Parts: sequence; structure tokens; C-alpha cells
Amino acid sequence: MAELKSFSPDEISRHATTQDCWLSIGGKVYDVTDFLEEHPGGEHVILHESGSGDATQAFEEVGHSSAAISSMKSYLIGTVEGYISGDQKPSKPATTAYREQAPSYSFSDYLLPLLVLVVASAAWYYLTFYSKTKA
Ligand code: HEM
Repeated sequence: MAELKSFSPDEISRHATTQDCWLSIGGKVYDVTDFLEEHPGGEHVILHESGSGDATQAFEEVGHSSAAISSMKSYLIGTVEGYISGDQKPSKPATTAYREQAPSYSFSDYLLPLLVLVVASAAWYYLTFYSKTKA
């Protein structure tokens, strides 16, 4: 199979009219100009998504049938340059940023246990020695 041409998001967004309409779905580029009038969901939604940059989410949210998905092959013209799929996008901050958020202990984190220790020691001292001297 021949290599697909790669298009920049900028180039793709320049094709968003009824005479020239491209869609970017899942990292692939589709020329749907001839399909616009036939689209069962109407041409307006496609034109809107064409101009939005990435139609992946809108396309998936509709829950297109497998017949619809397999018909997409006939409109495929290329791939999106530098595309990162939603599954691969980091859901957590990058490692370095994550490290920067490592827990930092403040003075009050130590103060309370220290206070409890001092009170407990004083109570032990009082009960052990002071009460004996009184007896
Ligand atoms: C190459 C791209 C596309 C193809 C080949 C395609 C094809 C189809 C087909 C065949 C249907 C009939 C129902 C089905 O079989 O699932 C349909 C319905 C529909 N499509 Fe698309 N579609 C495309 C892109 C989009 C996009 C980008 C949107 C944007 C939201 C969209 C929105 C809809 C809606 C709203 C319906 C109507 C659903 C319903 O009536 O239940 N489609 N499409």
C-alpha cells in the first residue's frame, strides 16, 4: 500500500467549505467533499467539524455504525502530522512536573506529634515520680 501523505493541522483547517471539505478523524484525513450532501447526519455537522480542527470526538460521540466506519476508507487522503491519539496523551503531568509536586512537610506537620510526646512524657513523669513522693 502506498504511503499516505501527511498534512499539518493548519493545512487541514483550510479545507472547510462545501466545495472543499476535509475531516480529521483519529489521526487520518478524509476528503468528504463529495459525501457532504449524502451524509445522513446532514452536511452542516460535517462542515462544522471540518472547521473545528479535529472531528474525532464528535464522530465517536455519534456512535457511527460499522458500515459508516468502513465507508470512510473511500475518502481517506492522508494522515495528520504529529498526531497524538487520545489514548497516548499523558493523563498525569510529565515526570519532572510530577516530581516538583512531591509532598513538602511544613513545621506544623512535626509540631503536633512533638506536642503529644511532650504531654505524654510529662504525664508519665508526674505519675511515676511526683505521686510517689506524695505517698
Ligand atoms: C468520513 C466521515 C463520516 C462518515 C463516512 C459518516 C457516515 C455516516 C453514516 C453512514 C450515517 C448513518 C448512520 C450510521 O450508519 O451510523 C451517519 C449519521 C450521522 N453522522 Fe456521520 N459520518 C461521518 C462524519 C461525521 C461527523 C464528523 C459528524 C459530526 C458530528 C457526524 C455526525 C453524524 C450524525 C449526527 C448522524 C445522524 C445520527 C442519527 O441520526 O442517529 N458524522 N454518518
